[in-house]
Amino acid sequence: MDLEASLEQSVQTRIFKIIVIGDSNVGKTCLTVRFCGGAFPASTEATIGVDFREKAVEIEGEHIKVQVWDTAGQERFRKSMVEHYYRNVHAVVFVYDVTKMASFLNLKTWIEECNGHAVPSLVPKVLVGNKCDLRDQIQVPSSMALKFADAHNMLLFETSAKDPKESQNVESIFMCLACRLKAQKSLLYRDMERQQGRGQKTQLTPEAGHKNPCPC
Ligand SMILES: Nc1nc2c(ncn2[C@@H]2O[C@H](COP(=O)(O)OP(=O)(O)OP(=O)(O)O)[C@@H](O)[C@H]2O)c(=O)[nH]1
Ligand SMILES: [Mg+2]
Repeated sequence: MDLEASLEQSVQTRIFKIIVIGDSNVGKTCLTVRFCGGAFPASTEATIGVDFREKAVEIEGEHIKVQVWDTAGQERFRKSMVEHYYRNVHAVVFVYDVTKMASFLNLKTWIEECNGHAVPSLVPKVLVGNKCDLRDQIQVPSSMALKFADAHNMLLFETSAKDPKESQNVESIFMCLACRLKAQKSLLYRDMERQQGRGQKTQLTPEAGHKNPCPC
């Protein structure tokens, strides 16, 4: 690619900010690491503030940067950051643990927090039930989750960050949102320089022409 084409591409690369929200320990970090090309982490520590991860994807010939904000579930590690999470957010992923009913019941609180930050209704939101590999420990039936998702106008994904066979499904969560966002013409093109959270921890993954696994 010549310099002009490369500059043109970097100026016109749209960045989609997607935040991942939910109780501590539901697997937000593991899901985002999985999406951004990593293996399931052997061990994780509670996220403090936010960790940024990015993945370059191609949708219908357009290069897009999906910037995932892996937020902290523990109140003491998130309270100073909450305003930043919701500022100019493009999409929200609410995560619960299918083996912990409390994490599902708490979704109400997370949705209230999101609404309290004036996130426009146009901003797409999805629900993710994680840890489906723990089949004999499931506390949240799919039917209950589906009803909740329908009531809140969200798509439901039940998946596992751990099970490698589910990695395509994890990818679908974010690609589905990216496809929807791409279709929303109202989003402005953003120069990479202007991206939020500049200078903070970012895990970059190699550029790749990812096939679009969006099930929408
Ligand atoms: N069995 C199973 N365990 C998982 C899965 N995803 C995450 N875990 C485990 O759940 C624990 C918490 O995972 P994290 O990704 O750190 O949770 P988190 O939501 O980021 O937690 P905070 O950063 O505190 O908000 C870890 O021990 C993970 O190994 C999964 O899909 N299946
Ligand atoms: Mg975490």
